Amino acid sequence: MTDVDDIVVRLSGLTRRFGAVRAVDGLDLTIARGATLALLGPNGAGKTTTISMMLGLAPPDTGTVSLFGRPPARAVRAGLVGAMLQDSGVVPPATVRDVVELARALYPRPLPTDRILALAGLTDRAGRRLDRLSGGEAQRARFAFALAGAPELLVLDEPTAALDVAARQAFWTAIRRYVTEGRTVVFSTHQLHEADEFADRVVVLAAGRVVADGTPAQIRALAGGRTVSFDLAGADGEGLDLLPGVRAVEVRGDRVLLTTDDADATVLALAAGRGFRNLAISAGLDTAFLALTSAGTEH
Ligand SMILES: Nc1ncnc2c1ncn2[C@@H]1O[C@H](COP(=O)(O)OP(=O)(O)OP(=O)(O)O)[C@@H](O)[C@H]1O
Repeated sequence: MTDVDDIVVRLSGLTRRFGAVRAVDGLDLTIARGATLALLGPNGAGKTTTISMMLGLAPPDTGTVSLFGRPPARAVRAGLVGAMLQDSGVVPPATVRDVVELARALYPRPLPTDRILALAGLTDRAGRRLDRLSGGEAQRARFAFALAGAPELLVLDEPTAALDVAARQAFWTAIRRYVTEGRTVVFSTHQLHEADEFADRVVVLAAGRVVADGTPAQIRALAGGRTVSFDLAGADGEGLDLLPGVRAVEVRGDRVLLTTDDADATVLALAAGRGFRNLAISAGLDTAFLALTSAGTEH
């Protein structure tokens, strides 16, 4: 069991509405020290709203947030938290070094400027103006500002959304340079493969709720399974959960949806045992991921 002192983030019963939209809907989440956690979900799932509340930038309607056992604003002021939010588009006409120094002045125990530049992979770009950086460099500059206070927790909202493959790799290399033992990272993404590659825990959000929470392998197994669907056409629906490969059974009216790890075995057993009509097998990570997240939208 995780020691209480090892809990870096604790979100309890968090909700946030915008008019009729439940952006975050009763979210409970604890994150242990040292985790690299992906908040994975499609557009509008509530990732940014969750991160804003986590950082104390927006108040929840109900529920509580604690970072390092204290209110988020206090943890941020103490330099325990570094954040990269989605690009505001505002770029001051100053050099990378100028802005890193400005950011350092905000914290009680900042990292040395040269160390920040080295960690972000920007030593040879220190004198360059921010508006003259490539997209990947600009993102690493934003990472450098997030490092200024020597944070124990990094919170990154879709940090690689605008980056090409090479820039994304360079970005994650910079993150890994900083995240040695004991430091914690929370990042949001709508890309399953990014969560799979960089996180050790993946929390899948849909319509403001957690619909899955596990290791990348567990999430991949969930999302990577095939769905076999068919009409019962009056046949008996008993025992479908016992068919080979089947992990979950869902019945929608006369239509049955089986989530299976082995579609071939499931279909063969199905065909041997009972009647059905309109059989369909949906494959592919993206389709299954969509099914996983869209299930959470049925309030
Ligand atoms: N300030 C706001 N006013 C009204 N509705 C909002 C506001 N902020 C968010 N929402 C709504 O809340 C829901 C969750 O939005 P949020 O930005 O948290 O999702 P997200 O998962 O971060 O999406 P994306 O991947 O597109 O950034 C959406 O339906 C969004 O339209």
